[in-house]
Amino acid sequence: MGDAARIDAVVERRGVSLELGLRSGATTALIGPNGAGKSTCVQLIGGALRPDSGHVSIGDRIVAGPRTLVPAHQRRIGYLDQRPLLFPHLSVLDNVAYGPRSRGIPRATALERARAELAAVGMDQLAERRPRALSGGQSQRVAIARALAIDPEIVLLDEPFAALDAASTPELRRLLRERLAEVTTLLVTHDLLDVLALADELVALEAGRVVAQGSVDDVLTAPATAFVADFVGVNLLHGVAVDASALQLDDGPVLMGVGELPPGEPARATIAPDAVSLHRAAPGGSPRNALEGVVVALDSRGPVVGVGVRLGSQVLRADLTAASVAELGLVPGERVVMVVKATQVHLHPADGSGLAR
Ligand SMILES: Nc1ncnc2c1ncn2[C@@H]1O[C@H](COP(=O)(O)OP(=O)(O)OP(=O)(O)O)[C@@H](O)[C@H]1O
Repeated sequence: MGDAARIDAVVERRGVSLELGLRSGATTALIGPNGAGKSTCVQLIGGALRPDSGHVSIGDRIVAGPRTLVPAHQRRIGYLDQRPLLFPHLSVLDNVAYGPRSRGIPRATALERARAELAAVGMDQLAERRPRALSGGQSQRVAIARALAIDPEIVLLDEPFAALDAASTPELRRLLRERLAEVTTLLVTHDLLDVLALADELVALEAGRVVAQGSVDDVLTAPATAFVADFVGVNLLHGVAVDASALQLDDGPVLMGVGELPPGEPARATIAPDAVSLHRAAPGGSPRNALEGVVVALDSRGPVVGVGVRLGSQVLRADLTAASVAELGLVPGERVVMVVKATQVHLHPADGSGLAR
């Protein structure tokens, strides 16, 4: 199926210029560093912002352009953000029935629909409660019911779990996955687990531009930028292919890996930080990559220490135990030999699938 919504728009004062589509019936996750333009996308689709040039369309209707702005209440958009704003003076049931009611649906039908949506999120027993008598997780369930009760064309999820305690998140993720299965959804998140659990498509933004878009698998297995690689938690190194399975790193050594690279073309390697070991001297005789580098940073994350090693102009992260860092006496400025098996180095052509168009 085609796109249920598209943004081809420039918002000059925000330095944002976006071209992206939301595939019909799919969930598209939007990731990017702070200020990349994620909220701007949500606002363009939601009806809170007009582009300076280009347009935003939902279905075959243009809803925003330099001289057009279909207001939010005339778009069928379900919205879920960190803290659901429920009407405090209305019962849970009336909160959910409010959307269909304000779209002209008769009261009895709207209430019936609201009851069905509440049952689907396990909240039918609490339908008569006031919002202040709900936990954060229960309020989010009501917000899901409310978003879906209007038969939305698009659902916008803006970091829906960010304000919840970790214990309620997996159950809500499961519920959202079930309830959003056929619904066109845009999900803004900073969490890889949200992407893996909920999204079909992934769009990465940086500095107001789309830097990668495609299926979740394509974008995550061939990260186009350091931000995307860091989001996945793997190292991303750039270079030029020497042959099908060897990459000359920019200003650095040659890395052997697994892949089908076109020789002479720009390419990149991804390496999981825990696939890398560090040594004082090259271990002899094994068919491994043994590359000299310099320790530039140490960063402890619980029992694991992330060691940044500079190879030429790029920095690679190796995850070591605190004990091995101590044993090796690693400090910034130290020369080390970084070892990684070729089978743990994944090589991707720079113009491969999942990259920026
Ligand atoms: N109301 C506003 N007026 C002017 N500029 C804004 C406004 N909101 C955001 N911007 C700017 O627009 C750019 C995109 O911001 P946006 O809020 O869309 O990013 P984001 O990816 O959602 O960031 P975050 O993860 O921090 O929420 C940034 O440069 C930001 O400073």
